[in-house]
Amino acid sequence: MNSNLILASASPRRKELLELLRIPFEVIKSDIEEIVDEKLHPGEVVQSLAQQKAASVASTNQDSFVIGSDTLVVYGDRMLGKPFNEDEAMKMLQMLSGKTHEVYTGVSIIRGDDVHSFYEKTSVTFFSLSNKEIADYVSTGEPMDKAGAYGIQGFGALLVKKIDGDYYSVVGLPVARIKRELLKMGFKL
Ligand SMILES: Cc1cn([C@H]2C[C@H](O)[C@@H](COP(=O)(O)OP(=O)(O)OP(=O)(O)O)O2)c(=O)[nH]c1=O
Repeated sequence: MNSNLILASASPRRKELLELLRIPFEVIKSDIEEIVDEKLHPGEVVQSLAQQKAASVASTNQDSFVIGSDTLVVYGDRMLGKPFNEDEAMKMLQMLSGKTHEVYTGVSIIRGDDVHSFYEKTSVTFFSLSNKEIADYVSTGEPMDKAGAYGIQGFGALLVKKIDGDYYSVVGLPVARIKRELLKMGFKL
């Protein structure tokens, strides 16, 4: 018998990426408050938030495989989540302009007492961006629900010079690695 799969996420992008597995799954939004402890390593932060998201849904779905995920952009010692407003989005993008930053995505898969967590790190280098280019991008509205104030899969594609690592992890779900972790946990694909 194959137990069912649940994605503990409100993100339409994560849903689209998990559909690449070509198996049915349910989406249940987790309702944790995302608090980032800046003293922790970013890998630990995203893994812990992913685990909290998965656990909040797994507690009432003990027989299911529940996937939680969290993405943060890290530049130097700054961890960037979603911008609070357009002004903050501008500032984040000005900071990332012409530089290389890291995107950390943590994943936690929980089934009953079995917990598998990991994170992926991808380096992303931006072209040098003029203030006009940044303002034009922010006016699309795209940055507002995204860590680091950009979406590589959208108009944000035009900001990116190169990446090193898993593209899908930047978008929010390292789906190839997830497939492998599910198999290790005994999920029948
Ligand atoms: C850097 C980057 C982030 N993002 C997104 C992925 C995540 O959805 C979002 C970071 O916020 P998260 O808090 O990781 O996720 P979420 O609030 O969107 O969804 P949920 O917690 O319910 O799973 O930024 C992109 O879509 N493209 C990008 O290039």
